[in-house]
Amino acid sequence: MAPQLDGYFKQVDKLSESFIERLRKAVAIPSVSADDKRRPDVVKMSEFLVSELEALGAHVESRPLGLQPGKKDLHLPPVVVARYGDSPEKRTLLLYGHYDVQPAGKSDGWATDPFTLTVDEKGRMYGRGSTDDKGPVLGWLNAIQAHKEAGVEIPVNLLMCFEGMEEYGSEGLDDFIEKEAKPGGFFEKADAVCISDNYWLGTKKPCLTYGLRGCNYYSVSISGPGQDLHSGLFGGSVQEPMTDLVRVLGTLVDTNGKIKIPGINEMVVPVTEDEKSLYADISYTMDNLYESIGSKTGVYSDKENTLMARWRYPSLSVHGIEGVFSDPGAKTVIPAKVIGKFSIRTVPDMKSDQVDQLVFKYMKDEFAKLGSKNTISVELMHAGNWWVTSPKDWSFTAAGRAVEKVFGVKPDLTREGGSIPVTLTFQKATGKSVLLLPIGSSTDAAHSINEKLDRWNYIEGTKLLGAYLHYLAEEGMKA
Ligand SMILES: NCC(=O)N[C@@H](Cc1c[nH]cn1)C(=O)O
Ligand SMILES: [Zn+2]
Ligand SMILES: [Zn+2]
Repeated sequence: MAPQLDGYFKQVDKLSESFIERLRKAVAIPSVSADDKRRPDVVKMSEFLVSELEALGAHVESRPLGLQPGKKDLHLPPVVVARYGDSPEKRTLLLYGHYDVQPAGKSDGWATDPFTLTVDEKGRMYGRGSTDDKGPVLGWLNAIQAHKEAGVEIPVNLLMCFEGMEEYGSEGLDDFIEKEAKPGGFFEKADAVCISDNYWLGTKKPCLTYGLRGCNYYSVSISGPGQDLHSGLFGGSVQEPMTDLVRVLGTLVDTNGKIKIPGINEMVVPVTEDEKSLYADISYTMDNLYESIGSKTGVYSDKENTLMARWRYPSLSVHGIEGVFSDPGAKTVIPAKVIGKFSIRTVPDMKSDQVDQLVFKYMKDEFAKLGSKNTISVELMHAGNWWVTSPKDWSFTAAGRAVEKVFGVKPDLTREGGSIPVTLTFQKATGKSVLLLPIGSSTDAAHSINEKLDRWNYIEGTKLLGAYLHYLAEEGMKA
């Protein structure tokens, strides 16, 4: 295998500038799934993927998902499915990724335009979606192209599933996957599933990931006056929705991240001695955390508690408030209606529906304690399940060998605090191994301002994804 891989690696290096151009074109399409007005751009991004895949010789289909639930006349973006190779002699790998991105604006504090890929002298490639998840998705396309141009055969068949609503809870995708995994469906022949959509623990050592937290995302709306009011004319004489909202939001979680909603922490499986021992071997230091977050404001001072807080305990984050004054300057307004947004990252053995019921009851009880005449309504906006698997099967073995080949180290085995809602769906629907194989680093700032992917990660990551296909074929013969 080594000579073949060497040819492939050389071709990746040769094509590296064109791979960066491909990422530049993708980042320039502001495919923000959470913003209804950007939906045409999300669709445009799907079309970009279709044309890139067709140019590589893949069979590609753009599958509609229908209308978005709860929205009037707004269509969900299509799922791009593709097939590359269909040999009955080969194993088949199903790849999943997403082509939508989180919202971003220069006014949020970006140093550069978020939708213009900007590469600095250290090879840091800034742009929304560069690491989450356009870079990794294009990494798979790059791997196909480099194989083709190096004249190296890909030893597995590839199926692809690229969606455009992941950052909004993968609306509509569960049913699609379940249908396509059945006999006669597009994913029927999948022998394993691989997702590249998370991050290494640090900046140099790759990891293989075997667990994710889930995410239940809520909105809490408080309304009172019929319209926004002058605070000089009416302040003191009306009960203010914003005051009520910050008070209820303030009861959800304490400064050290302890969730105050009764019943939530009780659902979490206790840590076993076996599990505790896993953390010792993981290459991670508190400096890795400080580098990623850009400060020393962590809750814990040791790596074990820090990693457990990120991976195996739930967390509650307050994200924002809709309907409020948020510009610079001073505006003396009393907002008439405000909508707070918060989410809970869920872990084994939390049951999503039970979490919802506890949240709804708690918010209503806390609001009742205020004695306010305003009205409250709490809703679940979207939910995705947690997922944990065993990191010991043939696909993990293949990926571990690929990491050793490309990077010369054994990968860390990690869990991840973020969520990829369809991971569990793929596992249940196909009944096959699901592996998370990230290429981005802990400093990439996904979802944040100045998101980036390092050129080194993108190019070496493309080598890793391609090498994994070869070891997968080898391990598949033994499995
Ligand atoms: N790279 C994965 C990722 O960023 N996932 C999002 C998905 C999401 C959005 N709302 C709920 N889940 C995440 O925030 O973890
Ligand atoms: Zn992602
Ligand atoms: Zn994301």
